[in-house]
Amino acid sequence: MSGTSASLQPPADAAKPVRHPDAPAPGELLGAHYGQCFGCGGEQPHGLHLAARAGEGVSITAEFTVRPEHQGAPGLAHGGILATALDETLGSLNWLLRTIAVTGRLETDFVRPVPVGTTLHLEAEVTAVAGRKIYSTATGRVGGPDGPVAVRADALFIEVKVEHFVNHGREEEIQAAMSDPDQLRRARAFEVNP
Ligand SMILES: CCCCCCCC/C=C\CCCCCCCC(=O)SCCNC(=O)CCNC(=O)[C@H](O)C(C)(C)COP(=O)(O)OP(=O)(O)OC[C@H]1O[C@@H](n2cnc3c(N)ncnc32)[C@H](O)[C@@H]1OP(=O)(O)O
Repeated sequence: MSGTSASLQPPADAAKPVRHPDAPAPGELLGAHYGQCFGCGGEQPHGLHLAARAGEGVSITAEFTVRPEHQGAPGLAHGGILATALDETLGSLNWLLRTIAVTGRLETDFVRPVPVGTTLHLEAEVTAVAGRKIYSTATGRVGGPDGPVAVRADALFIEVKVEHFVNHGREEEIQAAMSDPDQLRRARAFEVNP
């Protein structure tokens, strides 16, 4: 079962997603959107260090290797960690649309257990856009990019302005992010070129 809730079904007048002309080329690594991000940040020691690459159209591939600190049951990945990997991969898609968006809804199927040491091969694509609502879907496979599906998810992301982070984030991290030239450039780019 996947994508069962009505709010994950795009409305009849939803549009096909449009890849932004300045989106990274297929095969290009996206890099982290924030160094301290638990999903993708390189400066986050406990994080997933998920590495995402642009695919064709509005699609992404990503890899994440389960480490001992990601366990739930002995020797197995925690389900919340696997949901995080899916969430991060799905969130990366919005970079190809040049849209800032946050997860509104994430529906996850856990199909088979994922042992520590396993590399999860993720792929995700945007399926439809309706106003601020971005509909997307993802799978995570084990044993290789064509291996069996271990997890999958359907999601609804909601477009937000950069003020979402400025208004809601804790002051010290916002200040630090704003004084990081690369982060600021990115935030500015979003504001002038939405
Ligand atoms: C200077 C600083 C620099 C900063 C630079 C930043 C760049 C960063 C770049 C990229 C960051 C991405 C980070 C990736 C991390 C991975 C992704 C995550 O984990 S994100 C974290 C988890 N998610 C949240 O924390 C959302 C918390 N929720 C909210 O803030 C609000 O609820 C929000 C924004 C989602 C919606 O609130 P509303 O007031 O704006 O809009 P309303 O009217 O409620 O919803 C709009 C439409 O969406 C539907 N909707 C909203 N939530 C829904 C839901 N949960 N299920 C179904 N539909 C929902 C509504 O029914 C409505 O639909 P109708 O237009 O009426 O058709």
